[in-house]
Amino acid sequence: MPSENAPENAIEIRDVTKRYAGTRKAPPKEALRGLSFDVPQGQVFGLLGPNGAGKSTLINIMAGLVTKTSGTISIWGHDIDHDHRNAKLNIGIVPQEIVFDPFFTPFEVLENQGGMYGVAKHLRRSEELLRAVHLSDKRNAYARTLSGGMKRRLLIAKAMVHSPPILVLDEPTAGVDVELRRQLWELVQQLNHEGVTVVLTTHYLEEAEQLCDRIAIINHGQLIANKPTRELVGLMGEKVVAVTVDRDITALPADPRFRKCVKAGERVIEVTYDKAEMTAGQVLGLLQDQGFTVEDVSTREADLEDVFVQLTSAAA
Ligand SMILES: Nc1ncnc2c1ncn2[C@@H]1O[C@H](COP(=O)(O)OP(=O)(O)OP(=O)(O)O)[C@@H](O)[C@H]1O
Repeated sequence: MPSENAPENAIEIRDVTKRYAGTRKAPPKEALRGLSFDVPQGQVFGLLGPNGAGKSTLINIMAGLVTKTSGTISIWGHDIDHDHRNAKLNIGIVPQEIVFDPFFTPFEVLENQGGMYGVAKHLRRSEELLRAVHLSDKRNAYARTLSGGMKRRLLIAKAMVHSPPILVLDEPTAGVDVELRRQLWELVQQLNHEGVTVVLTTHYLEEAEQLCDRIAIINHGQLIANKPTRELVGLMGEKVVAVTVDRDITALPADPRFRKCVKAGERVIEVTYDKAEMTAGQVLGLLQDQGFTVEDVSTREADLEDVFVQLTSAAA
């Protein structure tokens, strides 16, 4: 857990590039193109981006599984190249893929990992960690008999055996049902309340919006946003109005002030507009002027998904 002399930034990433060498079948790939950002200490930090944006590459570099081409990364004040040991001791990484020896029990998995990190037997926290991830009753079950969700929780415990102040989770809730996702969120929040800085990648924007204090968005190996979540969501001051009309839609209404106008159902038109430029009433007025009879209306603030789509499509 974090000590009194915690650095201001848990992680500092500077000008990091990664070029995967080409093969006979595939050309070389610039997976990261000069990435720089900080992960402030004590936060839950979301790393988002479309498939192939470079998130796993970055995490794998931090985990020591992939070698970066250039740039520097400092973990809890320790450069991963020059002070590899201390950098490694200060981070716990939960990989995307579930890999365990199927014949070890959860207790043994944690004990073995503790041994690998040189944690003295009397300082090991295996029982405490099993309790924290609600797996005490599976203490002696073979890992292969655990459900997918239990395995994910065990992976989190495994990443915490050496009590690192930073926990990185690569897609922790991919393919996990809603109930279990909530449980994992609670676990992440609990660890964060205990002082652990959490970095997570996710495809669930709702998850990022709920959990993360700050969000960085990567696209094509470059940073395209890095802001407090609330600021990011409110970034464009956009609002969305969904209008149900009285007949099937053959042509969409148009106005230069509409940020976006799409067909969201047989008879539903969704218009995104900037609150500073117009009101929902004006949107409805314009629709009526263009021959649509409005039957029902609902409005919502733009959410992270709208922001994400806008940013990543603008940078495409
Ligand atoms: N070992 C590799 N060799 C060559 N190219 C790779 C390798 N690993 C990843 N890439 C490429 O680098 C780019 C970034 O991949 P990466 O897995 O980091 O993306 P990601 O953001 O984690 O995506 P996802 O959300 O799908 O996991 C992709 O174009 C990918 O095809």
